[in-house]
Amino acid sequence: MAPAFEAQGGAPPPQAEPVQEQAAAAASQNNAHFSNYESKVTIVGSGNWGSVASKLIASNTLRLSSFHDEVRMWVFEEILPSGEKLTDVINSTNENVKYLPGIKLGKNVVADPDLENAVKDANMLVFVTPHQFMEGICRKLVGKINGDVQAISLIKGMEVKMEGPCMISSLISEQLGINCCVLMGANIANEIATEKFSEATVGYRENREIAEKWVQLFSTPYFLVTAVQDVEGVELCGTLKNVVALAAGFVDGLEMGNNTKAAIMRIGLREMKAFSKLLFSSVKDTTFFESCGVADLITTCLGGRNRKVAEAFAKNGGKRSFDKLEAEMLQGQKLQGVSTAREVYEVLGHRGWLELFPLFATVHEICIGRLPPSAIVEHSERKPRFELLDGSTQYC
Ligand SMILES: NC(=O)c1ccc[n+]([C@@H]2O[C@H](COP(=O)([O-])OP(=O)(O)OC[C@H]3O[C@@H](n4cnc5c(N)ncnc54)[C@H](O)[C@@H]3O)[C@@H](O)[C@H]2O)c1
Ligand SMILES: O=P(O)(O)OC[C@H](O)CO
Repeated sequence: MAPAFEAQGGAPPPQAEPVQEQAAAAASQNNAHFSNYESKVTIVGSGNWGSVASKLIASNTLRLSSFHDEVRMWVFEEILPSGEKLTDVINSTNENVKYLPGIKLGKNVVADPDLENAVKDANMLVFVTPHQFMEGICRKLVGKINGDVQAISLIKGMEVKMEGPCMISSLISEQLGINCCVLMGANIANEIATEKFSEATVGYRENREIAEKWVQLFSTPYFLVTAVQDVEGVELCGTLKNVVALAAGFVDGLEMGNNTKAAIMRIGLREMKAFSKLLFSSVKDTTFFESCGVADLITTCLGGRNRKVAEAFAKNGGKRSFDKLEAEMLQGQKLQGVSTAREVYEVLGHRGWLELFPLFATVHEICIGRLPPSAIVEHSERKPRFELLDGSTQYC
C-alpha cells in the first residue's frame, strides 16, 4: 500500500532541543546509506501492543527486501505459572502466551531477554513498553547505541522533570543521542492482532525519507499508516487521550449515558489541543484530525483499558485503588492514564494552569481520592479561560 504524506513546508519545530537537533542532523547525514542497505529491526518491549507491533513488522521484513528478515524482540523476562520462561515459550510456540495469547507473531520473531544483545546489531529500534519503564531502559542503553540508529516510539506517555515535561521520544533522543519518530493512532492492539482494519499516524521531525521507511515497516492492507511532520502533536495526542479515557470510564461507571460521555470527550479534546499548543506552539491543528487525534480519542473512550478500569473504579465508588483494579483486571498489562493524569497535573500546577484545564485536573483528583467520581461532570463543565500569548482572552 502506498504511504500517504501530508503536504507541508519544511521548517523544524521551534522547540526542538539541541540534542534532538544534533541527533536529527547526524541521522540526516547517515540517511544516504540508511536507505541503501538491509535494515535490521529490534523491538524493545513485548506487551500487548509490543507483540502486535512485532507481528505487523515481521510480516513486512519478510516481504520487503530493504529489511533483514529477522526481527528481534526484547522481552522483560518472567516465569509463567507453568515454571517456563516467557522468552522460551515465545521462541518455541511463536506466541506471546501471556500478553497476546492465540496469535502467531511470525516465525522470524526472536524473543531475547538480554536488552543489550537484543539491540546490538539493529539500526532501527522500535520502543513499545509502558512509559514508566523507559527511563530505566534508556539508562541501560546509554553508550550502547550508534548515533546513526533510527528509533520510533509507540509509547503513549511522558515524564515530568525539574525542567518541565519530557515526551518519551525526547527522552530517547536525549539519552541515546538518536533521532526518534513516533507512531500513535486508534490502535486497540487486540483488534489489530486479528487484522481488523485500522489507521495510524507517524510523527516525524524533519527527515521525510526516514518517516517513509517507518511507514513501509508498519503498513499492511489492514493497517494504514500516514506520516505528518509534527512529532510533539502526534505524541501529545496519544499521551493525553488516556486521561480523557479515564474521564469517559467514570461516566460509564456512573451510568450517565452517551450524551454525557460525548460532552466529556469534547471537553477532553479541547483540553488536549490547548495543552499541546501551550507546550509546543509548533503543534498543528490538522494533527488532531489524524488517526492519532480524534480517532484514538474515540476508540479509547469506547474500548480501551483505561476506560474499562476507570468504569470499575467509579462503580466501586472510588474505594478500590487503580493499582488493585489494574492487577485484578489486566493480567500484567499496564494502565498509562493514571500516571499521565498525575504528570499532567504536576505540569499544570507548576505553570499555574490548573484552572485552565478543569477536566485534566479533576481526573487526577478523582484518581487520588480527593474528589468522588461524580465530580467529573460537576467540575469539568466549568468554562476554562485561555489567556492567549498575545494577551487577549478567549473563552472556549
Ligand atoms: N495495548 C494497546 O492496545 C496499545 C495500543 C497502542 C499503544 N499502546 C501503548 O504502547 C505502550 C506499551 O503498551 P503494551 O500494551 O505493549 O504493554 P502492556 O500494557 O501489555 O504492559 C506489559 C508489558 O510491560 C512489561 N513490564 C512489566 N514490568 C516491567 C519492567 N519493570 N520493566 C520493563 N518492562 C516491564 C511486561 O513484561 C510486558 O511486556 C504503552 O505506552 C501503551 O499506551 C498500547
Ligand atoms: O487500552 P488503552 O486504554 O491503553 O488504549 C489502547 C490504545 O492506546 C488505543 O489506541
